Amino acid sequence: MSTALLEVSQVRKNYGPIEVLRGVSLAVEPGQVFAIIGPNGAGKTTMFRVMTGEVACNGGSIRFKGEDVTRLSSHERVRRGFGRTFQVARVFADFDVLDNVVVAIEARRRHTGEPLGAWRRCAPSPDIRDEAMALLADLRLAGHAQQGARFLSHGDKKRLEFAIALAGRPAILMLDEPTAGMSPSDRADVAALIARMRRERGITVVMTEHDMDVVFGLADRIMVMNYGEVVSTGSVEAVRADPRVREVYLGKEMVHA
Ligand SMILES: Nc1ncnc2c1ncn2[C@@H]1O[C@H](COP(=O)(O)OP(=O)(O)OP(=O)(O)O)[C@@H](O)[C@H]1O
Repeated sequence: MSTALLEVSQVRKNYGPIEVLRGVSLAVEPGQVFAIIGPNGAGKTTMFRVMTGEVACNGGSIRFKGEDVTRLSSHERVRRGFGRTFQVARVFADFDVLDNVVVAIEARRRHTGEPLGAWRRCAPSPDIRDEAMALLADLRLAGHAQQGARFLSHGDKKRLEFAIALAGRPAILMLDEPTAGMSPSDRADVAALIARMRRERGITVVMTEHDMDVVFGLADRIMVMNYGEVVSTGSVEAVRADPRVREVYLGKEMVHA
């Protein structure tokens, strides 16, 4: 019996005649940070979207907490414990920061049957507000609670997206290039945040990421893809030492990393 939280077996995906995923398998254990890397066009994003349920695969299976979720929509996977962030942070730009998190907490409570409490004079119940403020404080956003989300900096928007995802109390957090388009200091900040979430909340993370410093600093396990296939899966050390990986990245930064 597998102990994996997420188990993907022999996933295939075609776009017309083009085989983008050619039988990709992986297993993510609870508490792990699992990174998917590979050159442009390797199939990372497609693989990621197949796991989150945004793209239907043509073959293979996906099991989450022992249940077959292959045919479930992304919405149904969220209900079962998937959390997600996007390459470009998705927040409710017209809401203030606090309300972004309040809405996410309410959505979770509605699904789980937890009490919602009554809104009082256009304000959420104190209970939900407290939970939202605690999350914002944890993500160093408490000072921005009343600010419109559209006015946040790039790094703070990413933090808010994390807060929204965490409000759902996910069993697994799927991060699509969490440091994409960020300055080096924002990147280091997000990497530190992921490390802390994992340490303090024991959260399981699957991420695609181009920044090798981020990947090598965070991942317990790395899967390297090329042309829709798995080239290598293992620890940071094992993957870095694998000559097949070096070949894939020949002339790229990993050779010198
Ligand atoms: N909707 C689509 N229709 C047709 N082809 C697609 C589609 N999405 C992706 N592809 C192709 O599938 C292949 C894998 O793309 P994918 O975006 O998964 O790679 P990637 O490893 O995430 O690349 P990058 O690092 O550049 O984001 C590419 O050749 C891409 O052109």
